[in-house]
Amino acid sequence: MPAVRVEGVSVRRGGTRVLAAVDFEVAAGSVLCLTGENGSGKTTVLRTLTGQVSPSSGRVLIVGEPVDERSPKFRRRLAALLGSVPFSTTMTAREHLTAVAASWGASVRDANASADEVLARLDILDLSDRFPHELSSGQFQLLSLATALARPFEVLVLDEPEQRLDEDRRELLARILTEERARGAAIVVATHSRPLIDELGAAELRLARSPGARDSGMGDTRGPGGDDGRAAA
Ligand SMILES: Nc1ncnc2c1ncn2[C@@H]1O[C@H](COP(=O)(O)OP(=O)(O)OP(=O)(O)O)[C@@H](O)[C@H]1O
Repeated sequence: MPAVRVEGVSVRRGGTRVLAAVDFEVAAGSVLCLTGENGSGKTTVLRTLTGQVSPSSGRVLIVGEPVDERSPKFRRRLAALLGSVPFSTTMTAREHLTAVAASWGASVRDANASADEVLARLDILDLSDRFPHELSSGQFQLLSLATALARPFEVLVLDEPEQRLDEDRRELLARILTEERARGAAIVVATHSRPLIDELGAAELRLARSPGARDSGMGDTRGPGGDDGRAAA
């Protein structure tokens, strides 16, 4: 059973089709990169995985079960970095990550250790005691990524995780995602970064912008194996 299965998923918003039907699967221990021009629907696809957007047609299965963002079982399986993280201005970087780990059941001691581990992994341990507003934009992005990595998941969903990162940090991100893939995670990444895709050696599904008028078929969506809009990773 694939960790992520997307079957004929299309989305309409405000009477307009913003995503043409798309199909793909992501197995445990693999990465799929969604690419395509601005507005082609990458974030929309990711939101159907998290439950923030309901498909107008088709269905999404996460580890064989429908998306249910209210279900603790579903939420434990899927971590996402989609949009901005609502950080507190009165909690440090370490305190945020400790709170995330504790909210998933870690003891205070384990949550503290987990926070330091993820800070070190992202090479921002020296920033542990900073408030979020005391970080540079790239450092803030690393802390945002840390909130997703500090909690359990089988499926990791990331929207343009490379944004604001310099080349060294992007390579670090690729190494971390490669480690998570080796651990067995299924990872879906929307990205504009060709270097990141290459560093991950990931399968790619390129979405084509979907004028609302086109209501059938796969449009110009291409998978790594061809032009039929299907992909597997
Ligand atoms: N809340 C909304 N209401 C109506 N249309 C929306 C809404 N959110 C997004 N869209 C439209 O859906 C389409 C796909 O947007 P989406 O954010 O998924 O694209 P994207 O591929 O992630 O783009 P980018 O590369 O710019 O991040 C766009 O045409 C966008 O204008």
